[in-house]
Amino acid sequence: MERFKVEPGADPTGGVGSTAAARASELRQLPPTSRQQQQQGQQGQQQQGQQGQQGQQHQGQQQQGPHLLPNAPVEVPAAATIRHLHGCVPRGQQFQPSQQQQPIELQVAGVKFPHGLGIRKRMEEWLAKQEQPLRNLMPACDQLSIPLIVEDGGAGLAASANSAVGSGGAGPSSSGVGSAALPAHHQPPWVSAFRDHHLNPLLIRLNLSAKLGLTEQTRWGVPLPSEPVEPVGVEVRQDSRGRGWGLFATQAMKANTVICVMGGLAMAQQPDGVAFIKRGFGSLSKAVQQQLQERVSGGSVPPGMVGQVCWSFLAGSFRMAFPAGHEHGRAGCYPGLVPLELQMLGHGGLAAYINDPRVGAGCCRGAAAGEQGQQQQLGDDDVVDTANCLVVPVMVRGVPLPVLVALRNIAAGEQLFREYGNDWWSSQKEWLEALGHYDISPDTVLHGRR
Ligand SMILES: C[S@@+](CC[C@H](N)C(=O)[O-])C[C@H]1O[C@@H](n2cnc3c(N)ncnc32)[C@H](O)[C@@H]1O
Repeated sequence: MERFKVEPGADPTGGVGSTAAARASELRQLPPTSRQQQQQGQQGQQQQGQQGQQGQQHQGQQQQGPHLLPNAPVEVPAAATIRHLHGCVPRGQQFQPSQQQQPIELQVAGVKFPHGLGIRKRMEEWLAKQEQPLRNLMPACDQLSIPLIVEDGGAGLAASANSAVGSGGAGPSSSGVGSAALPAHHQPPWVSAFRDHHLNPLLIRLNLSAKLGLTEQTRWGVPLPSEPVEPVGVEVRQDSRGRGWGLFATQAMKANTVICVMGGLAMAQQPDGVAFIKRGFGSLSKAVQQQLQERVSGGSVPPGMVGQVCWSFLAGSFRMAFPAGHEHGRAGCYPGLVPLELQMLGHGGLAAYINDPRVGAGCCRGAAAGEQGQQQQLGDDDVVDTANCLVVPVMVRGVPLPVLVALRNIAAGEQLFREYGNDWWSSQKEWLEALGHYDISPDTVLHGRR
């Protein structure tokens, strides 16, 4: 979108300031953006001079605002980069920035962080704070941490309001009994889930470090992968209770399994997320706008309204507060960082197919079905689905990643469900009603007519 700055030589490994100079060689371990991966080998030599210069320029910009405060205005990420109108983007249709477009500052495990969020700086600061070189930092204990979760020496968990959320490295050896435990009604969803489901933070950190390739000690210092960490042992199938398509396990998964990292484009919760929805359609390429027009053609939505009604529903569908629970994000899960959300539309992977367990949301049969439709859905059978997985925020070397974890043992054949949260349902409610008014089903907007 127009608000992205063109920074042709920007380099997440460059721009190392004097404070971090001592870590210069390790900073070269930071993952390159996908554009840089493309360019490596071809233009690496030629760009070195430019990168040094632009890195300094970038650092200068950061020095003006060393800490991003909640609600600080940040750049609006571009919907213009979308090629495929679903949250699960087939390989090959992912956004590949051209030389003129460089909206992504850092990409880790399929999560794209645009300039303006300050994530690269957090990573650099985290690295500069370590007293040991990366290769000596045990990934599960020293490089990864789960905000607000500390372990009391193996006997249980405590929610801490002042755990080392920004620093990483809150491992069993470094943590004690959580202090200043948050009252239950203030606890973000993952904190209660750790208690209610007896999740084991160490196992989650171990599982994630393996998924990120940080296994034996010779690999502890390798760069984080930029490529998505996709779920294995899953398939996309039609949901039988009106939720459209869903993601199903084809093999058993144990509780605490890290299923994947939710891929997508990270953005600031309020300013960017809302701007993406309100103005995103206009910034799509004509061809992609046409895709959506064709999906819903034949219905009663006036063509000029597709960009409002259908796009807003679609972009809202693949929006996820990150960490889940808006209100808690604001309470300072990531001190110094704006509360984030993830936009999977056009940027995500298989996890974008994961449905919410609630039945009778009046969603896929169209809001036009009204109350009656909802009650029919509720009475369809007696089985009550519940969430069997949860998005847990994990700080990896200072970078916040949305990690999908199994809450309990999941059997082969079960559908994966995660709670979208009341905020998500209320923000979609009116758009669902608007779709119903125009006799368009959510499924048609998501996939076209079949
Ligand atoms: C992230 S997508 C999930 C994949 C989607 N079911 C599909 O077919 O592509 C979110 C959308 O799925 C549908 N959905 C998810 N959970 C649902 C539920 N519990 N009831 C009805 N629809 C649901 C809604 O259309 C929602 O906007």
